[in-house]
Amino acid sequence: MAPKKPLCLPALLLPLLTLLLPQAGTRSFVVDRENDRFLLDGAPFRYVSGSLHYFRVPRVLWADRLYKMRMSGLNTVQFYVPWNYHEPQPGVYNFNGSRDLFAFLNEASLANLLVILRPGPYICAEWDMGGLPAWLLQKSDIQLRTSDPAFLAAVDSWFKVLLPKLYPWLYHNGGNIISIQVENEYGSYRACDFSYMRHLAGLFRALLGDRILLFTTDGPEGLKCGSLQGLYTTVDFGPADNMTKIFGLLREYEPHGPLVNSEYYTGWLDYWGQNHSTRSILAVTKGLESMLKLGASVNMYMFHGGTNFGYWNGADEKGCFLPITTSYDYDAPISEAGDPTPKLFALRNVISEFQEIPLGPLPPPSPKMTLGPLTLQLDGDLLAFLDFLCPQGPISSILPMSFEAVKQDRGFVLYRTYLTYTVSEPTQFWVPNNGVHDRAYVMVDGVFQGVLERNMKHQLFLMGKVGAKLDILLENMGRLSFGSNSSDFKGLLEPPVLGQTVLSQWLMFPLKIDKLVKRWFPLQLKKRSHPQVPSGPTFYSTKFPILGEGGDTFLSLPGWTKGQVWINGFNLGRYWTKRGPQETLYVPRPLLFSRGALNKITLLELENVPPQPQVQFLDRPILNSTLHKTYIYSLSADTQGASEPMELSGH
Ligand SMILES: CCCC/N=C1\SC[C@@H]2[C@H](O)[C@H](O)[C@@H](O)CN12
Repeated sequence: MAPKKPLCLPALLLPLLTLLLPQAGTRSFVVDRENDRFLLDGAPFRYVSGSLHYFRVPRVLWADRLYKMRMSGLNTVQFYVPWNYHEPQPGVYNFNGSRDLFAFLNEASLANLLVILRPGPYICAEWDMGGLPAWLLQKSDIQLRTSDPAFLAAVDSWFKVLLPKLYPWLYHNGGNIISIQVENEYGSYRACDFSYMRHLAGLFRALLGDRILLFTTDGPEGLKCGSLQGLYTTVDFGPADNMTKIFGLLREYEPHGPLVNSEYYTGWLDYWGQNHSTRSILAVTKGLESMLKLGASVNMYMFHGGTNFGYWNGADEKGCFLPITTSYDYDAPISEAGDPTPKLFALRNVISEFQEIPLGPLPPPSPKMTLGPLTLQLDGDLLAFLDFLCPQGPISSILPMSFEAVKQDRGFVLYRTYLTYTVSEPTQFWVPNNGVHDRAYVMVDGVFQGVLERNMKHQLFLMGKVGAKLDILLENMGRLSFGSNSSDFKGLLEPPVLGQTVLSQWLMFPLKIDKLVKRWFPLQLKKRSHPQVPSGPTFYSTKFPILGEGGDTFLSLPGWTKGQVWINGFNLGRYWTKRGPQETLYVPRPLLFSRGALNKITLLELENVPPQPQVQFLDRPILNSTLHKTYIYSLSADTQGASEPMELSGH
């Protein structure tokens, strides 16, 4: 869908207006180095921009969010393009539905917003593997984000599909894209491979032409390796950073031209097991005002954060492995549910001191709905549905194979072996070299034994008779998205050890859970082999009507431990009530059927089910619950068996 032609006007007016309106040929967005500013169609221009990630918002809500950004006084929207969201397998491309990037560009145009595009190839963004496709790791020695020919070949192939599609959307071609970022904070990556950055710059120029403004973004410590001749240098920093010092550093790379903060942090990300992050309104507004007074162009990261639906969250690693939460609310000016916050109005007031903002009110918060409690029925153990979950049958190997080796990008793989001798006493069971990536739910003959967790929980004690089935459900909790100097392989990366025995002869079952849930889960129950309260990976579900119009709502799972939720077949994301700080999951109203039609909620509880298997829907989010320290294990103490809670450090 190419950009819209100018509005249809009465024939008599058109000749006159065409003299006034810049046509594609005269449209331009350039750096005016003499006056340290941008020029848009020859006139001085400063962008006040906000980040919104289309891949974190249901398509039906894109227009609503973009409209609110425009009404907040922004003139530009900035967003990434996650490579792994659009090329699920090598050479297979998806730009449909919620992946229709061009529909999003059009919505931005309709909202009268210019666009700053950041196609990577790496984007960070707390997104799975920083946007790089997991299938790159099928070449296990690939050197990501370098001039490794294997990596560059995949990058070239992807960009030769994507960039020509973007060409008509460039501002000077009649579209709304005013600038494009090359890579992302490359200076923070250990490789510092200038051949790689030069390759990218050459590819972007070859496919986008020489008029589009190409730029880089780095933190102050990354400018040396992240900037490149021919790419406009910009920085990122938050309200607590020293703006004068950082812009001073930037001037060493861009002595002339507008000052640009490409990521001014309005809030911050959350990790499971770490306290909820916030940034104060006063600090954020003061910092914005200072930058606008300097004439800087600013992009606020995030202006609307949205949600890591499905398995799309990324992760960080600093001693502990830190998966990002399902909510990407980011304490942003527009909340995860799309509501204007006090921070938005405060920022809007600052912007109005410097430039025109659209007249009229911001839309009010969306209607919210409460519902429940709803009691869920037991559908059965995950193991009971193995034939449906892995219809092609298992892959057999002497040693366990990684997710990448069995071509399962995200979600779950079941690993199965059989005891070749009787273990009559509780015996240490562990995986060498921290080889559980990332969480393992261990069962013996279908009976849940407990959990092993990367960097956190390294051993269990098991017993079992000869021939007993040892099942390990392995959960990929999201691939490292920042600071990872190595490839984040997933699965059982080493053969487990029971006592002194290295366990071999493994069956791997890549599980297609989403396909099964979408097909409305076969509800026939398999008789449980163990009468006790269900524990271990178990499916629950129920159906429920919404009598009125309904509204946005927030799913609360009191007493549940950890798992995955689907509503009407849509993968709402991960819950981890027992770890926090997020206790509710945002449920957008458009996911729900109303006026009495039946909705269906399906849970996969991975650990322990509450005595009352109930959930409820609240009219407000809970993202800052007290962390359940007893549930968090320390790395050092655990290898000796005991485990004390520890404070987690993060970004
Ligand atoms: C001091 C940590 C710097 C790491 N950079 C971060 S953390 C939040 C944001 C997003 O990940 C964003 O995608 C990065 O470019 C910059 N950034």
